[in-house]
Amino acid sequence: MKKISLLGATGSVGTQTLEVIREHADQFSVAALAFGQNIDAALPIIHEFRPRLVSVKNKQVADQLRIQIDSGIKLVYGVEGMIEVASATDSDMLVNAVLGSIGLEPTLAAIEAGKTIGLANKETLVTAGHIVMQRAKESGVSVLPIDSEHSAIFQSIQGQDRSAISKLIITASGGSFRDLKREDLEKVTVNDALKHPNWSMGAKITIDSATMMNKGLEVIEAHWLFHMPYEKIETLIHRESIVHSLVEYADHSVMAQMGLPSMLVPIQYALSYPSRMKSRLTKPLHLSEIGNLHFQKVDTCRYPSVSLAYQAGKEGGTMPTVLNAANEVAVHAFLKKKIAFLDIERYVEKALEHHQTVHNPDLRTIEAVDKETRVFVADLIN
Ligand SMILES: NC(=O)C1=CN([C@@H]2O[C@H](COP(=O)(O)OP(=O)(O)OC[C@H]3O[C@@H](n4cnc5c(N)ncnc54)[C@H](OP(=O)(O)O)[C@@H]3O)[C@@H](O)[C@H]2O)C=CC1
Ligand SMILES: CC(=O)[C@@H](O)[C@H](O)COP(=O)(O)O
Ligand SMILES: [Mn+2]
Repeated sequence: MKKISLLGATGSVGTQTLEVIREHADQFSVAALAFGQNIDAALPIIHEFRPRLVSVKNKQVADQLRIQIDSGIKLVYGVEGMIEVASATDSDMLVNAVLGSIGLEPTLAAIEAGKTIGLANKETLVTAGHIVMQRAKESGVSVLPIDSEHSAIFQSIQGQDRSAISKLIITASGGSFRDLKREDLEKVTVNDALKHPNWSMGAKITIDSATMMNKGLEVIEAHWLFHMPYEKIETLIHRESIVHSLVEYADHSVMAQMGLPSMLVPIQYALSYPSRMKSRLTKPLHLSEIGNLHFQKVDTCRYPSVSLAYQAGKEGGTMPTVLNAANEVAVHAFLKKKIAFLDIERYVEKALEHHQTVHNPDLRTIEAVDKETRVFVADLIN
């Protein structure tokens, strides 16, 4: 029985992780879980999966939840609470599906505690990839990708000569506005932005997908996960989201992983790795029904977020931290209808221009820069 600690249990990836655990209840259980404030969604989860430990966003949510759950369940809160969940003594693996760079410290705690990491929370690697991967290496801990593109790359390098990889090609749907011209983006609404053509996901990543900052974040995520220089990471628009990413080798052979768009596949693969398990929850891919697959170069004038992410990633140091923090604040403001869609990348660009890179930053510097950037962008917005 593999015992899981799950961060972000009430979210899109979190609930799908629970679906996989439910389907394979003879193999997986939930030792501990964390969520933010959605008590209505959390209560049935807690009753069904009976974790020993639960963490919530803050004391107020903890006080509300306390009277509604079994008194035998330990209840904690805040980042400290997530750290306790991530490093719970009775769990074997952390699935990190919380939203944002708040997932960094719990990830580091889980690494220190020797837990295998299943990582959906890409912001953690964007903000401090050098620290996470170095500590994982030192502790002999595996960081298994859950993000679909990175799972595809991971699956495409199994059993291969990794020194012969010449290129990673990360596919992108193009997001909600892929059929609009740039000038049409001035007046798009939050509701329109939330209509992803292929995936049903949380609000923040759906907006990231529309700006294609999601692809930018994924380039940086791939850089750290696969130790690949930015010059060898490409992005490619693929409307159907069937080819989840590709790896080109020195002999020009290209390996890809395909499947109907469902996060259940990469989640299950991370949980069962290195084995593969049957899935009754997902459907087989019939290419004859799909008919055609389309691929198209990414136009970085149309999607400047991709260029901003490459620039920040290549600059390194604290620059990706700024990229991520500025983006988190700007996307939140867009979702709250305080700024327009195109303002998201404007604010990110301003934050990057304003920042003086600190090279090889330690954790404290990362956290300070993350905070400063959030204040900087919030001040611009207000
Ligand atoms: N959704 C997807 O298909 C994919 C997502 N990812 C990545 O996975 C991560 C999660 O995405 P997604 O599932 O879409 O996000 P959701 O918004 O659906 O879920 C976020 C989860 O994080 C919890 N949370 C938010 N803030 C806090 C906090 N301060 N303390 C504790 N918990 C908190 C939420 O709790 P609550 O709602 O209860 O407040 C919720 O459980 C992101 O990094 C995303 O980029 C990667 C690939 C695909
Ligand atoms: C499912 C997943 O991994 C998302 O990151 C998804 O890839 C978003 O789609 P885009 O390709 O539109 O960014
Ligand atoms: Mn992805």
